[in-house]
Amino acid sequence: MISDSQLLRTENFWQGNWYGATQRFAVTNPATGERLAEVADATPAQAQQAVSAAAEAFVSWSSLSAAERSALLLRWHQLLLAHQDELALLLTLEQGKPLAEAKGEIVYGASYVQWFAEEAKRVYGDTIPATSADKRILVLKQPVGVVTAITPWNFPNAMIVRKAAAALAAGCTFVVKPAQQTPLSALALAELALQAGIPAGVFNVLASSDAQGIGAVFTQDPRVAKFSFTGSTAVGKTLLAQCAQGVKRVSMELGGNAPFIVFEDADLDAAVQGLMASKFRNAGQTCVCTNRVYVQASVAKAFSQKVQQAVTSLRLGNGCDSKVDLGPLIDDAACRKVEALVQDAVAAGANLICGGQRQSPDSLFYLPTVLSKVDDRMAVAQQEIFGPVLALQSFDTEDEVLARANATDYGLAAYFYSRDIGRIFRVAEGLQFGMVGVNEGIISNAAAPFGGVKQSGYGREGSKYGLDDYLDIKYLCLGGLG
Ligand SMILES: NC(=O)c1ccc[n+]([C@@H]2O[C@H](COP(=O)([O-])OP(=O)(O)OC[C@H]3O[C@@H](n4cnc5c(N)ncnc54)[C@H](O)[C@@H]3O)[C@@H](O)[C@H]2O)c1
Ligand SMILES: O=C[C@H](O)CS(=O)(=O)O
Repeated sequence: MISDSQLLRTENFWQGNWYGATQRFAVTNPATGERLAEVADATPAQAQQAVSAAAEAFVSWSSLSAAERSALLLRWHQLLLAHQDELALLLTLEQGKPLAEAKGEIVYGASYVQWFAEEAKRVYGDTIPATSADKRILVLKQPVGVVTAITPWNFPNAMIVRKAAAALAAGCTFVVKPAQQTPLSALALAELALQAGIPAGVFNVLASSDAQGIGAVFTQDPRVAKFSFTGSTAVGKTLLAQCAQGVKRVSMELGGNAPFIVFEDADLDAAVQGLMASKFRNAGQTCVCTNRVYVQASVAKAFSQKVQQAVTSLRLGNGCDSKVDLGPLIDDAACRKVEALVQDAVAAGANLICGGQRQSPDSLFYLPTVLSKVDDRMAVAQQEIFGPVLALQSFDTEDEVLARANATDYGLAAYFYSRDIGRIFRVAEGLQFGMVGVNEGIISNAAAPFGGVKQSGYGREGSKYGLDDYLDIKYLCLGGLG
């Protein structure tokens, strides 16, 4: 039972303390509709208090040595792994993904904490040959200061720690508003940060139904140095504009429209396996899910038959059932969006091979769906589906499919399968995306720079580049040394 969980927290956390609110909002299980908890509904005034706590804590936190910050992050990492099962259960109950995926998310999120605990000790500066003998040029890297963040519901643990770990490692302090649908995972992270000994005011969490009000504080409070957002491109644009007023540092991890290209020289079985992983993870609710499938005409029929066989074997149900592959969508609005995209595609001439409706009229379970004879003019090929719908198209030539794959405002992830080394380099270099999977459908990991181009945002999370988003470069010119 969730009420037995030691990590079930329903009050907000800042300055090392838990705070209630005059209002509360309900958190429900998308698989059952069951009310899981009533969470304190943070206000903009409380967001300002949390920013004050972060600003106060920044002085001491940034003064710690990198080794001291690293040790505290590693303790947090250990606690995340020690509580993996409990964290995963909270995550599945509030978000819906199968428990196995939720456990994977906890390990994935914790890997960023471990990664940046190590990177904290590698924030290097420079000495640069001066233009005259009486001068010395030094370059320092210093933490930007207070970081605020807003994160989505689809990875309620990993999207927070992927930011917080880098921010804290750099010496910044951090205040996050999780998605209203999934606050419990975020508040559990705060509990474990507290247990890890991370000082008061360094890591702060405010759950709220007033996203706009909290967002106004996070993007416009003059004490905030940087704002980091993960979510839809539409909301990202709004928040980016709000940050412009104070010329804040910004990272944007936004929407995607990933092409998945299967060339005739591909290993078709490997391509099917990669497509299933990329398309149906989290019931298709990830920013890097395959959104468009392009199969070279000469292998289109064989590939489509293999895909249909794989999709019809998927099991849809409550994520707490270990036999389930796909959980529910997050809410009714998400279901209605997917229904509209499928109906629009069929009306425009696509073939519905399987699925195409909810498991039952009022449920949030949407059947795994395959559409064929899709074309690029359809909304299902132009919009982020964010559901378990696989849209098949065919193509003839490499140049044609590269042009079609790039014909989108998004630029997050892309995938293709080929065993021709010349083609691999031509296509990998020609795809206008931040991340490209070559003969691989799952590409996210802490060692790699995660992020997009075009309207999928900017900044990178993870990798040796991930700290740059939280550091300022300072140039020292030492004169009079002649
Ligand atoms: N690029 C990435 O790393 C990445 C990762 C996960 C999800 N996403 C994207 O996120 C989207 C799905 O998540 P979502 O539905 O939660 O996205 P969303 O943009 O609707 O919401 C994201 C967050 O923004 C908040 N928010 C919404 N409107 C706001 C406003 N006006 N002011 C302040 N905050 C506001 C929400 O409460 C939530 O916490 C998809 O587009 C997906 O591609 C991107
Ligand atoms: O939804 C977006 C996440 O970033 C997906 S991943 O787990 O990082 O690949």
